[in-house]
Amino acid sequence: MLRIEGRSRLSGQVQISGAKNSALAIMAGVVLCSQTCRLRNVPNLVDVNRMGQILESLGIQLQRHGSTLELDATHITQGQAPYEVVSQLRASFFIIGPLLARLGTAQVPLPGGCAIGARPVDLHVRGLQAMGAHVQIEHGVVNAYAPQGKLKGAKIYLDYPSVGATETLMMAATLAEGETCIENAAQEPEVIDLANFCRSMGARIKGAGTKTIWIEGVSQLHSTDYEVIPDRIEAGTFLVAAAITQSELLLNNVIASHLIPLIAKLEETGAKVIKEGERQLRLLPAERIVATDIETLPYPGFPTDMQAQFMALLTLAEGNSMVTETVFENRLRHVAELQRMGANIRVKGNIAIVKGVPLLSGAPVLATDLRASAALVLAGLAAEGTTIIQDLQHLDRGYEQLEVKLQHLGARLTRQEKVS
Ligand SMILES: CC(=O)N[C@H]1[C@@H](OP(=O)(O)OP(=O)(O)OC[C@H]2O[C@@H](n3ccc(=O)[nH]c3=O)[C@H](O)[C@@H]2O)O[C@H](CO)[C@@H](O)[C@@H]1O
Ligand SMILES: C=C(OP(=O)(O)O)C(=O)O
Repeated sequence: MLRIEGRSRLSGQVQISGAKNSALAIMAGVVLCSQTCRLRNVPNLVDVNRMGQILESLGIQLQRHGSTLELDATHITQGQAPYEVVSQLRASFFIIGPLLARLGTAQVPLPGGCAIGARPVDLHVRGLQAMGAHVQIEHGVVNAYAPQGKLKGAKIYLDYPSVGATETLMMAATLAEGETCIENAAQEPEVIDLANFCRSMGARIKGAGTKTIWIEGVSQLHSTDYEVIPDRIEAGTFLVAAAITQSELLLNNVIASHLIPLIAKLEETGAKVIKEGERQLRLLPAERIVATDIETLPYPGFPTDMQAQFMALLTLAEGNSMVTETVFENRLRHVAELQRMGANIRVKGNIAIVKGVPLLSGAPVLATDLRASAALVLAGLAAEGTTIIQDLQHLDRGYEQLEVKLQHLGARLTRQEKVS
């Protein structure tokens, strides 16, 4: 559990790690390469380690030196991913695309990840079927094979710009026969990062970062040395940590253009976000936090992965804010925990109305998912008294040394073994 003594100001600077969601997709992409890959700026996270275990189970050799991963995918010995690990993270499913493209066969259990909605994989499956794959879901496992061992380029329209489906299909198409066009593709920076990684191995991809992505299949991809982009959600979490504790903070290793919706909304609450050096952002806090509305949307809209943290900030704003979650159908579970801390929030469907209060009070709370955990940490930093957060396994999936980074900034928080 995490014990937080609230109401301390933060100060100084913090280094943002590599992006979890980029690193995980790119690790899946390593399956496409029949040589070795070096990945830099890979965060040391439970999810990344789990993805590493999946790759190792397929025969890929993996070594970590600090934030660099060396992966040798010359020999893939099997196309079957282990249930025990796949069931724990969403991104593990994305290997179905590269496995099918490389081996012509894949058996991947239905994935896990944060419990924030039903999270089906129908868009991934339909796209692979459009590329000629035969797919059957039996006993919780997606079995897919490509006749004659090769996927075929296709025109694919996604009903929703799913990040994972765009990534799965883009990877699959890099080694398919002919051209693939993905319409209504996700435009997230992590999709662009994955495309850049694939291009660095010789893939032919155009349009990543727009709604239409073209991929011309090649017969083989080669070795690469690639640096993962900084984590925009970790950066956003630290910006909100500064805003909620009314502290000035400098963030290093951030790409400001990936944070446009968040910065705009932070400025509506009265904070100032200033671009300093290359890849640096400084937050100057508001004297009083002003209420504002947010609605989560696919990129470049406000990120669903920042909704919980931003809601924590709005609990202390002057006035009423409306938070609308449109991406996932069950991503407001942090509301009940914030209420324990004195927040005044009413929920109707996918909308939360937050009536700002002058002060939160520390309380024992339960972290229900990754970003909900981060929101509770932020609320605990601002609250009066002690907050105790249970169930840290979610936090460790997605934040590299969050409490150590916060301690360096002056926060008073410690991790403790659970006392039974
Ligand atoms: C590992 C990773 O990168 N995770 C991110 C990724 O998740 P993930 O790739 O799972 O998110 P998607 O963009 O696919 O999901 C968005 C919506 O589409 C629905 N959907 C998705 C696929 C599908 O086949 N059918 C379907 O209906 C989902 O249930 C959800 O309601 O993007 C999300 C949206 O930005 C982020 O919150 C996650 O942090
Ligand atoms: C929802 C998230 O992760 P995952 O898709 O891995 O569950 C997240 O990073 O906020």
